[in-house]
Amino acid sequence: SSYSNTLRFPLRRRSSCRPLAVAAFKKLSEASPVPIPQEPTQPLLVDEDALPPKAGVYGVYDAAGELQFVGISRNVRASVEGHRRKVPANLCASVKVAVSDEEAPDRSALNNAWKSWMEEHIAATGKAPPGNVAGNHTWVGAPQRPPDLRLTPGRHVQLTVPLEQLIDRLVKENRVVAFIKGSRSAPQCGFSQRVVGILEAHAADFVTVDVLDEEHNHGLRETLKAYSSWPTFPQVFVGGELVGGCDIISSMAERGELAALLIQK
Ligand SMILES: N[C@@H](CCC(=O)N[C@@H](CS)C(=O)NCC(=O)O)C(=O)O
Ligand code: FES
Repeated sequence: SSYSNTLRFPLRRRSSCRPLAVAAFKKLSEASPVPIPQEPTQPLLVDEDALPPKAGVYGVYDAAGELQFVGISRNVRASVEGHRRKVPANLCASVKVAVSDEEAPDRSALNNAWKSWMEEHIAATGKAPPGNVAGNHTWVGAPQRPPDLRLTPGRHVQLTVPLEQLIDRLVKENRVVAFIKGSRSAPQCGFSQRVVGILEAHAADFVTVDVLDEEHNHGLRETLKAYSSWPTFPQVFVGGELVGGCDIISSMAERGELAALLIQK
């Protein structure tokens, strides 16, 4: 559907042979709102019947009664407690919940409940709750990015193997490696920034190595050029092989070839 790209939880296509999980959850419109006490440092004075420590789907409403976020959780009560501590109090005024009758519903039952609440809300208002839109980190923290890899612990450590061998190991042990100028979170050059952006947009599992980090990757900038026979950065390796730099990665992304390459095992 057209809105799936903008949501934090992509709506997955169900394979036609698997039966629909039986909906054991109330609809959004059938659940009644439970007020959330506004003082986040105080204990949550809502009884467990209204807000159970059970698996389910929940929707948090702001003080104006607008649905802000729909989430699923193994413990709805604990999740609401967490939001109440982290999110501004006016965004967290009441909550609707639907828990499962089952002790431990499977993930797909929870996902289906989430999807049905989202669809119900979108059908009624024409838009997703703001907290469920990609890039909004009010309700769900920013995804944790793996740190930039380093070839050595620092310049004080004498290398016992040649740098080429460290490069070789690194590109063989990590399926997708981008050698860039700067760090993943702060690339120091537009070409590197572009490649990081493209890989992230593909939700690729990749690591980065900063060729400008003279403390931890001393000599990498020149040694890598010889190793790969490629004179510039960024350099993206997949499965131990150089795929290319910014131009190549960009045109592969435009032609849809990059997605295919990245998902291969
Ligand atoms: N056309 C190149 C653009 C990258 C580029 O020109 N990189 C330069 C400037 S960042 C570079 O790495 N020069 C060699 C060096 O700085 O050691 C690509 O597709 O990746
Ligand atoms: S650092 Fe100047 S173009 Fe990349």
